[in-house]
Amino acid sequence: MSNTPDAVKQFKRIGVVGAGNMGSMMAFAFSEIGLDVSIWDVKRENVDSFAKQLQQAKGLKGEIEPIHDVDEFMRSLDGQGERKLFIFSITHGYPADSVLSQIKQDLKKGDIILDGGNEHYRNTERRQKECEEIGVSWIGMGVSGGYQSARHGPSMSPGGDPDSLDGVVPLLELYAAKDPKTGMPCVMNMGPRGAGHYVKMIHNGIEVGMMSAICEAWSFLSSGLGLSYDEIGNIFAKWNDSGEMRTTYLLNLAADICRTTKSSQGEQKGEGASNVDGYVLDDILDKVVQDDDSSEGTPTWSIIESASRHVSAPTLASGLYFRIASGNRAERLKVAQKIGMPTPNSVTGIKEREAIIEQLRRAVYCVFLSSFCQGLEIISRASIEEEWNIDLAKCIQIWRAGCIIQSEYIADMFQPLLNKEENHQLTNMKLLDRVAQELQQNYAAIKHVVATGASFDHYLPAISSTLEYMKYVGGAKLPTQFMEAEMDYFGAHSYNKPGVPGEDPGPTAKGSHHYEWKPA
Ligand SMILES: NC(=O)C1=CN([C@@H]2O[C@H](COP(=O)(O)OP(=O)(O)OC[C@H]3O[C@@H](n4cnc5c(N)ncnc54)[C@H](OP(=O)(O)O)[C@@H]3O)[C@@H](O)[C@H]2O)C=CC1
Ligand SMILES: O=C(CO)[C@H](O)[C@H](O)COP(=O)(O)O
Repeated sequence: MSNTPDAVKQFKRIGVVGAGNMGSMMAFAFSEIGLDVSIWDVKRENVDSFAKQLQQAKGLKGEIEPIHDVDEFMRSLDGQGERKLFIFSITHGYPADSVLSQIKQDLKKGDIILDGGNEHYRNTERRQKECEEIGVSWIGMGVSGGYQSARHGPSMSPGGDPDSLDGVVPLLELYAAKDPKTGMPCVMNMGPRGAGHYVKMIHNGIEVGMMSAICEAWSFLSSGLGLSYDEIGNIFAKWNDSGEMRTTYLLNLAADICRTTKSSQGEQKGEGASNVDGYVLDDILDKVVQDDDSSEGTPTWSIIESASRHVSAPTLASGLYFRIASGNRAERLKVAQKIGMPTPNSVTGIKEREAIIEQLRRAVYCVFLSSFCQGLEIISRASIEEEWNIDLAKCIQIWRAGCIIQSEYIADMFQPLLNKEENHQLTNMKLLDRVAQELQQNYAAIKHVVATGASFDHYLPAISSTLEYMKYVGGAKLPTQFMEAEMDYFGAHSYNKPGVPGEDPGPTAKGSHHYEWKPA
């Protein structure tokens, strides 16, 4: 026990609620850092399946006790550390309320609940208030990196009561992924109330923009340029090796996906078993249903937030709407019969294939960079309005390892800039010279990709909306002048005038002029 870190000694045992993909892996990881673990799940089968995995587990330090009964679970945590510590890893929404109501009578002043699910920040704030009344601290904590990181060290964004966070962050630091450059743990106090879950929600919004660009690039390379999956895997690996997209977790994964072939046995559970050569990717249908079945809410909430905080986030929105359209395949196929849209064609007339691949690389980078700009801007606006005081440089720091959107070059660019005092409340990332330069330098490439892709009927939702975004967020004279005129015509909404001091550019406020276009 003498080598046991104080952070572990203080809590001794953790109660994991939820033995699903994430909760199970967390249980093993917490045991590995020396905590005893009680794990309970509402569903008996989940506990049994975890107990089977436990039999095979190696390298554990703390004892792990899978428990079926919630009262027994609560008793197992009594009289252990100075205060009881829980981590919830369950579906967002009602489940956490339901579990809280089942355990509430056994909670004591000082106990801490880390909600590691992808929860809406307003639900988190509501539970924080409810728990405060009994002296219990509810910490809304984003956990990122999927089940592999949950096992070996995720990126975490906890937010809530600062004293409780001071108590628990040292323990989370032992668990968190470590930044390979500095060794710093990818977990930090994000701020009070719902700040932690807010940061995770936006992380997932950025994730969707980035994933959309990668799947659009894959399709362009495959059906547009006729490259094999192995060749595409090599291209993604090369993009991930150096340059603006170096060490991007999602590209690393993309390369792996392109190279994964079926085998006679398949993987451990037999998935991907086939006696005919082929790629696992070809076994996967084009439906992304997380939004339709509400099993995940974070990307949808990100877009709702972008609109209500007045941040233009078309890259994130396009990625989300793309996958929403994909989800209801049955309906989509019916529409396909009626609308008869062309499918992506082979791109012809290209003189140099390498050149278009390089332009595609730059276009994908524009999407990644724009996704980060949009996401950081939403966080920044919310932080100011909610008085969370979120440090954007800390967001970048915790996204350096363990999480899905990790991207070394982008982090290296943003972090020092966001660390500067003058940028602490920056709400527009394109005002950073370096960011503006990078977008500007890659404009010709993304424009070419969109023009070429559109001529050959390729799917480019995130890439094309990013091109438009780049054009209009820095446009000195937008056609919205006409929109403003129409609004004044039908609604007497009034307008500002060009060249008039105090109006041009003036504040973001309604003008005083109205033209009586057509008297009523
Ligand atoms: N998978 C991932 O990559 C990541 C997931 N997350 C988040 O972590 C959480 C867990 O995800 P994951 O492990 O993947 O999901 P799983 O579906 O594997 O696990 C969800 C767990 O929640 C339980 N649950 C559902 N309804 C209730 C209820 N009413 N009362 C109590 N428990 C309930 C489920 O039980 P049952 O089987 O009965 O439904 C299950 O044990 C989610 O909030 C998810 O958004 C966060 C980061 C990454
Ligand atoms: O949180 C995650 C990663 O960061 C989870 O993988 C989550 O399931 C992703 O789903 P969605 O894109 O619907 O949020």
